[in-house]
Formats: sequence, C-alpha cells, structure tokens
Amino acid sequence: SPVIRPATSLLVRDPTSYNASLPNVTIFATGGTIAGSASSKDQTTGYQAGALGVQVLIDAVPEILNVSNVKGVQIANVDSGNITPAILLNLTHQIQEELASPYCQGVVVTHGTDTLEESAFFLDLTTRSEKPVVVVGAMRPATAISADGPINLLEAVTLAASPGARGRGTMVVLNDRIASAYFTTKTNANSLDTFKAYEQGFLGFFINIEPIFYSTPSTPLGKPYFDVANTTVLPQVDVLYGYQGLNPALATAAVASGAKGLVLAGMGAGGWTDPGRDVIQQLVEQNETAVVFSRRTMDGYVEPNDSVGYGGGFLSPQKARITLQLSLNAGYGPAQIKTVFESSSK
Ligand SMILES: NC(=O)C[C@H](N)C(=O)O
Repeated sequence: SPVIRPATSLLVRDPTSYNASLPNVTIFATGGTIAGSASSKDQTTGYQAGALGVQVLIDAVPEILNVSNVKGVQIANVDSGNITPAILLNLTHQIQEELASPYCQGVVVTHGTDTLEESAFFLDLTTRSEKPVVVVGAMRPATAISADGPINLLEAVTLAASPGARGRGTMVVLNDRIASAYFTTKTNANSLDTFKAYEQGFLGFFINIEPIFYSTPSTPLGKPYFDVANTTVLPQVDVLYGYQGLNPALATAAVASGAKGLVLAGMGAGGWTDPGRDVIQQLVEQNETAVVFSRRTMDGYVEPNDSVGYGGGFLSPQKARITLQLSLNAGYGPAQIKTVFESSSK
C-alpha cells in the first residue's frame, strides 16, 4: 500500500481506487497557471495563479488513475515568481524522502511556468535518484477554453510512471514535449509552445499520451550534484543585467545588501562595461564576492577563464545563479567554484 504522510501535507484519492498493479506517483503542487482560475473562459492573462488545490487538479483528470496511483502534496500555492529558496529547499527535501521510498516510482511537480526552469534546474542539481522527477506547468489557466493543464498533467504523470524515463534527471513537460531541466528555458511569455532548449534540443515527445524518447538515457557533461539535506537557508546571489552605459553602483548596492555572489547577464559572451568591470574587480578584492559572467542572449557560451570572475559556460544567468548559490552553500572556495563552472561548460 502507498506510504501515508502526515495529514497536514497529504491529500489522497479514495483509497479504494488503489490499484496494486499500477506504479505510484506523488504529485507535489506549488501553484502557477496550471492551478490558475480566471473569471471567464476567454481570460488568459491577469488571472489568479495558484488558486486551485492539488486535489482539484487531480480530480480534473480521472484518466491519471489508468496509468498510476497518485497522491498529492500541497507544498505551496503561489505564482511561480513567489517561489522562495525556503519553498525550494522544502520541496527538494520532501522529494528526496519520497524517492527513497520503495513505494514511489516517480515524482511530479506542478509549477508556474515563469520560473519553472529555475526550480527544475535546482531539483536536477540537488536530487540523486534513477527515478523520474517531472516538472509540469501550463500556459492557460484551468478555467480557460482549451486549457493545457489537464493534458500536461496526464502526460507528466505517465512519464513519471514510465520505466523508460528512469536515469534521465529532472525533466520538464509542456506542449507534448519532454525536455531536460538542465537545458530548458522559457522562450515566450504567452505561447503554449514556450519551453525550448535551442542547441541541445528536446529529449522526446508524447504520442497518444505515451512518452517517446529519441535516445537512451544520458546526463549532461559536468552536471554537478549538491547535497542540501541539512541546508535551511541559501546564500544571496543576485543577477545584474548588462546594457550600454549600465550603472556600476548596482553591483555595489547588491553586495551592501548582503549578496555573497553576483551573476552578470553580460552583453555578448559575458561582456561588461569598463567602468562596470572596475567596480566588480574592487568588490571581488575587498569583499571576496564571487562573480560569474553569463550572457543576456538567449543562448551561448561564456569562457570559463575570466581575469575577474568565473565564466558561466553554457548556463543562463538564472541557472548560473543557482549553481553559484549551491557552490557557496557547499563552502566551495575559488578553485572549486572554477571547476564547477568549467565542468558545466564541457
Ligand atoms: N504560465 C504560468 O504558470 C505563469 C504564472 N505567472 C506563474 O508562473 O505562476
């Protein structure tokens, strides 16, 4: 029988629907448009994200019970812009506990799409299991005509329950595509077809809800693992955006307000202005601030060897930020941080 969690965090479907011949998947709900509710069927912006509870999401797709036994855990119910490090740490702790259970074959996380790539990347770096972890969202609220949430959720649960999904790291499901959390990014603020990994591509897609993969399981080269089992707070790392005539004082202000690290979304392959670099250099020398040069372009590579900071390799600013947070949290010094970013660039 399925593992029973404390009543405060557990919502279970009617236990009589339990089918011993099916796998067990746990759905961790965090909010977002997939749980969004608008005032009319044609409203697809300006609605309330994170309005519906996990049980409502599960009940809307009874087909889920043909592929898996499910139980839902409500972690949060917020617009994904309001996902905090505390929520992320709680999520990864609970997921690891669940993955360690022999009764759990896979995990699904429902999440707003705006910052889905950050949470998915964080989970990818902080969980270590062959079992699938699938992060899913939607672009239309649950109340909309042709809402995409129900089919996305069904596909996500099917994927999490599928033996072929094992050993592929954290995955992202939207719009019939299977993507790797490590490489995926949101590319369009409104369109259903928004998650892409331009250079690395998708892992697979769905036909009749069945996951179809293009290749055998693989792991991105140099993907680091960070143990956060005992972590309760993550260090502050801020992202600054590069542009002509950028304001160098913003970097000073970020460090003064507690940032232990900075990620620069630089121009081109990590470019920063000369006056801006002078200030960055001072911050590195005086405060031992860890600085990663990334890029403001959608895709691309920033050389790991920079005289002032670290180059972010293929990592986007938001993913470089999480990597730097986790490296600092692990107590890594300059040489180890350099290795992490160098390796993730290969
Ligand atoms: N499509 C979405 O889920 C957007 C929403 N604002 C969120 O990220 O929570």
